[in-house]
Formats: sequence, C-alpha cells, structure tokens
Amino acid sequence: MLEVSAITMKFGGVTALDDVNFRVEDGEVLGVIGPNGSGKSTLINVISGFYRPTSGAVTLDGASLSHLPPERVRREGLVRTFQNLRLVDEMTVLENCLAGVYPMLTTGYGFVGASLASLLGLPVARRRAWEADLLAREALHRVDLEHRLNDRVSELSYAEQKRLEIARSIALKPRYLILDEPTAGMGVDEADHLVRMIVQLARDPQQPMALFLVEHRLELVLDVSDRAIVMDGGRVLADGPAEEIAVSQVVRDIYVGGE
Ligand SMILES: Nc1ncnc2c1ncn2[C@@H]1O[C@H](COP(=O)(O)OP(=O)(O)OP(=O)(O)O)[C@@H](O)[C@H]1O
Repeated sequence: MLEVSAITMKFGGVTALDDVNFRVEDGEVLGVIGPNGSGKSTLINVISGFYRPTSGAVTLDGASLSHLPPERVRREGLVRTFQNLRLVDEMTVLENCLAGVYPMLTTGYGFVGASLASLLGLPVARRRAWEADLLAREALHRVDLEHRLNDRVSELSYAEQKRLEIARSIALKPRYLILDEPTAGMGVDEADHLVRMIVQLARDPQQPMALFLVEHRLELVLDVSDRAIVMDGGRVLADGPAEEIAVSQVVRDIYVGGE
C-alpha cells in the first residue's frame, strides 16, 4: 500500500502542500481533483521522487520512498506520466516504447556497460533486447497501437500519441500509475475514451494496477474512480468514495460556488 503521511512542501514562502495524508490501496483507482494551484502537480512530484518534501513521508509497504531519486521510485513500481508528451517525433512507435523500457532493464550494468554489451552482441544484451521488445509490443497491443509499430510518431494523431505515452508507462507493468492530467489538450470524446481505456487497463485482473489520476474533468474522473480526494490550497479537504465526493458540499463549494 502507498501511504502519504503528513507531507508538507514549501517553495520559499509558498506552501504548496500542507500536511497531506492519504493512502492508495493496490488496484485502487484514486481520482485527485482540485482547482488550479491546489497542489496536485506538486503532490505528484513528491510521490514520484522529483521533489523531496519539506517534511513528512511517502512509504510503500511501510518503506520510505521520500529519499529515493525518481529512477529508483520507478523501479519500486511507481510510474508517472507528465502533462506534456515526451516522445521523439522522428522515431517509430515501437522505438519510442523501447526507449522507455530498455534502460530500465539494463541498469545494473550502467549505461556504458549496457551499450558495450550491446555492441559486442553479448548474450545478456541480446536477451534484454528481446525482453524489452516483447514488453513494448505487448504494451502497444494493450493500447491498440499494434498496427502502427513502424510508423513515426509525427504520423500519429494526438490521441494516438497519448496512447503511446501510456504504453510506455505500462510496459514495465507498474504497481502504481500516476497520471498528471492525461487528457490535457484533448476534446471531450477523446478524453473520455482515453481515461476509460486507462481504467480498463488498470482493472485487468491479469495485470492489475492502482491509478493516481489527477484530472480536471470532474464528472469523468468521479465516474471512473473508486475513491477521490479533493485538494485546495495545498490541503486535502475531502477523501472518500467517488460517488460521495461527487455530491459533497466541498465539491459544490469549490466548483459551483456553493450552489
Ligand atoms: N517550483 C515551484 N516554485 C514555487 N512555487 C511553486 C512551484 N511549484 C508549484 N508552486 C506553487 O505551489 C502551488 C501549487 O501548485 P501546483 O502546480 O502543484 O498546483 P496544481 O493543483 O497542480 O495546479 P494546476 O491544476 O494548474 O496544474 C501554487 O501556488 C504554485 O504557484
């Protein structure tokens, strides 16, 4: 279980997170909502190891993650996405996915060691390349991109690029997928389709994953989530079953001025 305990994050005089506490169970879909500037992205950066909190701890099964760099957090099974796409336009769909997977399989040898092993065609490098290829293809199949493996990213629609980003994130079968506004820049129907596809992936009994879903589309996120937390001013104002949060006073206060 992922646990966020008493996290405070200050940037100079700005308190971006103020004593934040909550848990995410294995396989749970947690929706995270809140107005602009409420601390959602900062929270993602703290959980994924990009920021070290001013105080408090993030733990996984009781072990602290707060001191680990992002790559180590990733190895613990917590994978995050970013609001902006991080794909290489000139590379193919498969190559982009492999670029996310291969380095994670080769660490232990270091980049130079892994490159050398690969150049020399050593069995260990061949096995890892084969393993990475298998994982990447499987992930691309899961997001319905198997027919576009050899197309360049620049030839994909925006929605397909978003799916590729998801494939890259799930290829290593994370235990927790942390999504920072996955539908940014998408139309209503595309956004709906993407979020529901991600949730379907997360609920796959063969490969269950918990989601930490930061999303502005309130109705959608509350519809697909098991639980939701509401943030404002760096604090968690409410935490409960999504259907209860949907009709809560706190959501009415923030989003419709108390009506
Ligand atoms: N690196 C930083 N330096 C200084 N202040 C920051 C930094 N990052 C965030 N903040 C401040 O912390 C607060 C929370 O910002 P954050 O980006 O986490 O909110 P958010 O809920 O993700 O907003 P949005 O929905 O617009 O992405 C804001 O007041 C913001 O200005």
